[in-house]
Amino acid sequence: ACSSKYVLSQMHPMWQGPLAVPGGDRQSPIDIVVRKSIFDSELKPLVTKYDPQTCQQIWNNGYSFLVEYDDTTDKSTLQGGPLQDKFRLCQFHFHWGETNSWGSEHTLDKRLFPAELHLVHWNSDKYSLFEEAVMEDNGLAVIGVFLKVGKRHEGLQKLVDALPAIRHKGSVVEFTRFDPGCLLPSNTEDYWTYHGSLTTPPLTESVTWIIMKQHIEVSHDQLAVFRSLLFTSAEEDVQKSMVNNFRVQQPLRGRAVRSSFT
Ligand SMILES: NS(=O)(=O)c1cc(F)cc(F)c1
Ligand SMILES: [Zn+2]
Repeated sequence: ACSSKYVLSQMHPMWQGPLAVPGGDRQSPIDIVVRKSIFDSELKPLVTKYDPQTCQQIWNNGYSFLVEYDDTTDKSTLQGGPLQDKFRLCQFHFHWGETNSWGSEHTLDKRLFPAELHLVHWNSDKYSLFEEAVMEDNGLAVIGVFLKVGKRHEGLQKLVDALPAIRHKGSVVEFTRFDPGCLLPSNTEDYWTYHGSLTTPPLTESVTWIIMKQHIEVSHDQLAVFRSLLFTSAEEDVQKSMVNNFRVQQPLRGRAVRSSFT
């Protein structure tokens, strides 16, 4: 699995404060000003090849819940799009709010969505481990998908049903045969892309972000189960609901946001 310890040790809901990032001029998330994005005809459609058999576990890391994949082979990969290399899927997770009015990390013309899915991949052409790739400027590729509240997402339900078993920080359960492709929108040709960072500590500037133009829909009840998770472990006496686990938008610092569509 992709260094979940790495993610666990770095994430904490209270860190949103003044954490100084040395020379942070490509931080994430950002507001995507749609009319300022630049169409690039060289941008290709995404090519995802996900093998559900590589799905291993789902766990609560105290900031979100992660579905982790076996990334010891190139069985679940992302290529194409803005990418020159092949990237291996290591995990996906979400960010969400306490209400449906906010929760996403990226915004479109300042518009907030109730939640955002992140599918995290690392460059397996250049590196042999996630931990190495996360330190390099073209090490990671993260697909971001906005969630809207509407009809129930049938594919998501298997994941929602597993959440009560991982209510507390640190809990893990086996989770197999889940195809993350079912969480992608039908249109994966239209996206924005820019160079940014992890949105949680260590905030390393190693991510090629690919933000899908088309959102997916989940039901109000499905999202409510996300909010039933806890930031806190079973031992702690004050239980805190896992909500608002998103970072605030960061300065663009002159970066270009390219679009694959006009
Ligand atoms: N939220 S994010 O996708 O930028 C992300 C991915 C990751 F693999 C580790 C992190 F700490 C944060
Ligand atoms: Zn994320």
